[in-house]
Amino acid sequence: MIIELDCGNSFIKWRIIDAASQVLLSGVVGSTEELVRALEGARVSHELYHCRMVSVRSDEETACLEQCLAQKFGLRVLTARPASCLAGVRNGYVNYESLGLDRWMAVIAAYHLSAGACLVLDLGTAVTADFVAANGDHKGGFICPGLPLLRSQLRTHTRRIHYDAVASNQFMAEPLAPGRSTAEAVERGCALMLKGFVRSQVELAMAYWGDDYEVFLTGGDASVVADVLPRVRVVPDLIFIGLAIACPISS
Ligand SMILES: Nc1ncnc2c1ncn2[C@@H]1O[C@H](COP(=O)(O)OP(=O)(O)OP(=O)(O)O)[C@@H](O)[C@H]1O
Ligand SMILES: CC(C)(CO)[C@@H](O)C(=O)NCCC(=O)O
Ligand SMILES: [K+]
Repeated sequence: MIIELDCGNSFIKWRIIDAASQVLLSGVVGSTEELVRALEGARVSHELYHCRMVSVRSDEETACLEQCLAQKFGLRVLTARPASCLAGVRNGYVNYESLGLDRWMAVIAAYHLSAGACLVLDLGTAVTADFVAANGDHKGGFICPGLPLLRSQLRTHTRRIHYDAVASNQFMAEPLAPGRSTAEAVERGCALMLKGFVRSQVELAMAYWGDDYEVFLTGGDASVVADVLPRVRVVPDLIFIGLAIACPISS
């Protein structure tokens, strides 16, 4: 069995797959301790041999997590590393090491799946857009705050914006109607910002490639913008698909 870890800024997404890449177990945790508990549970029914991980956390935090997995489970963790070129994609950053590894994994996966030009959108703590041309040239991308950051900035920097944490999709029945409470106004306002952001990415992709490209959408808040993206491919495990290409495990 292979353990796969996508260590984002707010959450760690984990899953266990078999040699045929079938997903046996998966989950989302908020801390290393929670991850250890989840894997201790999984170990009861699955033998944990291999582990691969992509992390956007600091080198220290990432090393700490690796050590913890080695100690508790005897795992040697393969970690995704920056590269200037991988699986036919050329990293477009001036300093290729600076490109977030989650973005790099998503771009590798999208190009693998499309074999053509693609726009890759990831809606997590931050929102990112990346552009890959049909020849594999990554042109770079854009980063902006994601829904959790937009909300918390408003809460933190205003005196009177406060409302109970509630399922935000409760406000999305009529997403375009002006909000009639603080919660509605903020939730719909932030969702509209992200919809506007992704629309502008589509405009740019069309300016580059006309209709000859694919849009890939991933991340915890993908559903917030999916309706403004015609012919989008929603791929929740896009980063894991890239991770398997970056860190192959021969069995
Ligand atoms: N099962 C879930 N657990 C946690 N968050 C979820 C879940 N499903 C959807 N979300 C939403 O996903 C968002 C977090 O996105 P995601 O998990 O993709 O990224 P992240 O780990 O926070 O950060 P990063 O972008 O660095 O990967 C939150 O706004 C949250 O509301
Ligand atoms: C932008 C995030 C936070 C998105 O998860 C991550 O990809 C990251 O930390 N990137 C490093 C900066 C960059 O990609 O330019
Ligand atoms: K992510």
